[in-house]
Amino acid sequence: MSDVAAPRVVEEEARAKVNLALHVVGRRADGYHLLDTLVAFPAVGDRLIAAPADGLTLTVDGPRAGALGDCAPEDNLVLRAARALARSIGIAAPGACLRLDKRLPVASGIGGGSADAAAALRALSRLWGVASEAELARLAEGLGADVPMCVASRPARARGVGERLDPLPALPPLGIVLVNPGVAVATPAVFRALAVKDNPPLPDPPGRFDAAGLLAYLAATRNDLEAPAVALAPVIAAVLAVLRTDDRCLFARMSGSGATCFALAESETAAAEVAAAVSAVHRDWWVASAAL
Ligand SMILES: C[C@](O)(CO)[C@H](O)COP(=O)(O)OP(=O)(O)OC[C@H]1O[C@@H](n2ccc(N)nc2=O)[C@H](O)[C@@H]1O
Ligand SMILES: Nc1ncnc2c1ncn2[C@@H]1O[C@H](COP(=O)(O)OP(=O)(O)OP(=O)(O)O)[C@@H](O)[C@H]1O
Repeated sequence: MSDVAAPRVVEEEARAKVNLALHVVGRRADGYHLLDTLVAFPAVGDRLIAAPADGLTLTVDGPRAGALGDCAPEDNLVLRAARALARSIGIAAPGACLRLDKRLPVASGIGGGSADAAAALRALSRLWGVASEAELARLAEGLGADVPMCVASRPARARGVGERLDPLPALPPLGIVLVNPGVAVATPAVFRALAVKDNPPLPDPPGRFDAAGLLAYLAATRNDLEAPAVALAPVIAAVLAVLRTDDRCLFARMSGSGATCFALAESETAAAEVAAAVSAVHRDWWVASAAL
């Protein structure tokens, strides 16, 4: 009997990236904006499944697959990540059958494409054989500003354009609600509409966060992209108003360049209650909740 190992199927979560705070602190020579941001990765996201195969293929399904209509499969960040990894570890004819279960709204400030690319790097380095952590970080950076933080998928403070990562202490056991009103917001347009590009950095986070400490910390921070995004997509103000008038929401803000907004609640259960209440009134909004 041959001792050939059975083909493995690997699965990776591609969690949403939530910018709890986002300060724009300057500009790089190439025009990219320098950021100082606190990111969290609640258990809401896409799923990537990879199986051994001859040749590299991607199918996209799930409730948000249609939103990728104008993005050709070969331009999907999942395949771009796969090809970059194959090149870097010297696989001339890479083989994998990839399936993306697309659940996160597209172009919505929660880094869905970046999370998918990061999940592809993690899944394929399990399937094909390891690339070093440093190599994965280098590949991630080449795929997009948010991809390095999504590879780790852990709370972090990110600086530069996102590549300088410092882990954060564990976040307190709060709940989080994510709400997207169904309007895609283009990141470059929001950065262009930002009036002041050299704002003060984040205050240094404390060595440990309890709930009250995190809320007090966030109250002293901003998302500098919120005002320009609201100017481009006024419905974002309506989302924030819904969240800020719900007594169960302890804090609400927009993530990234929008239009997704988040609110923090006392527990995962309280967050689920808020999510149900928002969905009941705004049936066409995308709403999700999880532990922070
Ligand atoms: C704003 C954030 O969501 C914060 O996490 C991200 O930095 C955005 O990252 P992203 O969507 O992956 O953005 P990319 O696809 O890399 O960039 C889209 C475009 O937005 C602008 N852009 C993006 C990131 C950045 N730090 N400065 C910029 O000026 C650039 O015009 C860039 O060409
Ligand atoms: N797997 C993917 N998922 C989503 N978008 C993808 C993917 N692959 C390529 N794209 C392209 O990337 C663009 C940005 O999508 P994404 O959902 O990552 O934006 P985002 O949520 O605004 O990200 P960020 O928070 O980093 O600004 C889309 O318009 C789409 O054409």
